[in-house]
Amino acid sequence: MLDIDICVRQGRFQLNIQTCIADTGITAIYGPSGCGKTTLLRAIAGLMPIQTGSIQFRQVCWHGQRDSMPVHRRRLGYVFQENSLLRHLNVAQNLAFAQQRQPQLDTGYQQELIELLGLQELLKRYPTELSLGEQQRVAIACALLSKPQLLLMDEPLASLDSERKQRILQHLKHRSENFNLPILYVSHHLGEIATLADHLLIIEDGALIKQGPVNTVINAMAKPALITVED
Ligand SMILES: Nc1ncnc2c1ncn2[C@@H]1O[C@H](COP(=O)(O)OP(=O)(O)OP(=O)(O)O)[C@@H](O)[C@H]1O
Repeated sequence: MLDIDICVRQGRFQLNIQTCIADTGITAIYGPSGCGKTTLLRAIAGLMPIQTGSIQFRQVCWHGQRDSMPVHRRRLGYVFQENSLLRHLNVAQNLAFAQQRQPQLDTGYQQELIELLGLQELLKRYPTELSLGEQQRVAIACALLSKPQLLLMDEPLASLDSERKQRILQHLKHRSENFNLPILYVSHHLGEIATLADHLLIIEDGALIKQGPVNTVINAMAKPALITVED
């Protein structure tokens, strides 16, 4: 389980989340722009200060009253909307760096990801020479190669064409199911969430308003709209 009980302030915005998230499958995070989705992922990653509260992953304290585990010790992979890569390394070096945590170098998996994500032509380029979509594809490969225990993805496929998107979604689902890899996945697309996710969290104005199995939550969201139409 990922146990979260945090208060995070950012300017005038405040995020208050108390929840328990399954440490299996894919959990989607959905809500209007500015509701705090990125803030939540960054707080879990240890990339922003938490005013009060705690975060525990599989009963290990990541953030408590006295201590906060450094980001690099949290065994997580993340793909944010930007700046997920090391700027001074080219794509091939970013991939190699991401793989360092593994005792055995899995070149077969690296090659599979290079093909899946279409990175062959980009290997010698630096992050500043890549489009946003290309940066995101490289970041997805790095995150998966780092063998994380938890993967945080903030709209990772927003800039990709739909055929590649479908292949990557299938791969993420396969990795999550077969390699005991929980994924927290921020998306603005309910269709994508319905096909991909197992669980769904809905955030509004910095607060969690609904949580549960993806179909239950989506059906509950749809009902008021249906009633309004029928009335
Ligand atoms: N550096 C900052 N200083 C002050 N306020 C900020 C800062 N960054 C973000 N915010 C505010 O924090 C709130 C939450 O932002 P966040 O990026 O988490 O939202 P989001 O749900 O991920 O939005 P989107 O879907 O548009 O990416 C927003 O109201 C935003 O204006």
